[in-house]
Amino acid sequence: MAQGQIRKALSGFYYVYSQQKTFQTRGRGNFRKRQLTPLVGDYVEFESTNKDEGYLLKLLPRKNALVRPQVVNVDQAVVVTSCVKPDFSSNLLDRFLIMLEQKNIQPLLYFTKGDLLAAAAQAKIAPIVAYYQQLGYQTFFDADPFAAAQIQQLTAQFADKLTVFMGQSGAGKSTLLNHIDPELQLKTAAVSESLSRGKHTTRHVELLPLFGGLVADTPGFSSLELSAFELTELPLLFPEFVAAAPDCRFRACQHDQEPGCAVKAQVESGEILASRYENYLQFRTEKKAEKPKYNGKRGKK
Ligand SMILES: Nc1nc2c(ncn2[C@@H]2O[C@H](COP(=O)(O)OP(=O)(O)OP(=O)(O)O)[C@@H](O)[C@H]2O)c(=O)[nH]1
Ligand SMILES: [Zn+2]
Repeated sequence: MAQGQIRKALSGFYYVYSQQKTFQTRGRGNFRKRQLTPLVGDYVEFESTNKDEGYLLKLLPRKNALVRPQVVNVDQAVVVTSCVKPDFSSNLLDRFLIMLEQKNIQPLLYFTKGDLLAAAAQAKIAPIVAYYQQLGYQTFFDADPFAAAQIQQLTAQFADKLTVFMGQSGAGKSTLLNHIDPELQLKTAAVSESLSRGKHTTRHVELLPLFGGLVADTPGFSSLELSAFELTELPLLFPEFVAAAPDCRFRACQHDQEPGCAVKAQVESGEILASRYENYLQFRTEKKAEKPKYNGKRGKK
């Protein structure tokens, strides 16, 4: 029996990388019976007599799982955010960040289309970027978004980690990945507009060894529903709220209507970015409006 990691799944085969080799394996029937789907990124136990015929025996516990791209055991995510076209959205960015915080995935913030920004717009976004940087998120914000130096700074972060790319449609994920590895030749919007089939033809995620780490070759929008956690967990997904919370009057302060709230005080003083707090309140409202999960009993109408 050997251990390895699934780097690709295709047509019922799982390609397991183990000791510098790739083994083509299948799931034993017991995976299907137990409704366990092995996913790219899974650490597995398997047996094989040669590289083309092997069987998965067991999935080892997962650290986390993403839906799009469908990859598990992710260490970090490059959140590709455009400054314009589509316009910068702090709400969308914060949504990505709390989803990643919740899954224990380190976000790296990569801002695109800085080259299309007028000076006034650039001056507006720069302090926002600086704010996220000061929170502890590494940011990439260059007037030349794909300058070699910045790409190098990014790829220097890949060693020993599993990295995925995510962001809004049109943000520039494929463009960025193509700069990182020109061999990927991912179709970008400008190219796909001329193709009748569009760019969203099926691609299978594959983990590529790049810059000493693994990179998922298919970027995704990922699922940004807030249902994966409890309402009371939401304030814990904002690092600056966590830092301020010990000074709130109430230990379980939700930083909403409570008196003596240190988070609100810091929003008023400008220490906490107003948009972060507005987005927090909006996510809170959204979470409260979620239908309670089905618990086996029918609630009274
Ligand atoms: N000027 C400029 N154009 C960019 C930049 N980044 C991406 N683009 C262009 O924006 C368009 C969309 O880029 P893509 O890389 O296809 O975006 P994507 O995030 O992969 O989009 P989806 O596949 O729809 O999710 C393309 O025409 C790119 O050439 C940038 O930093 N500056
Ligand atoms: Zn508070």
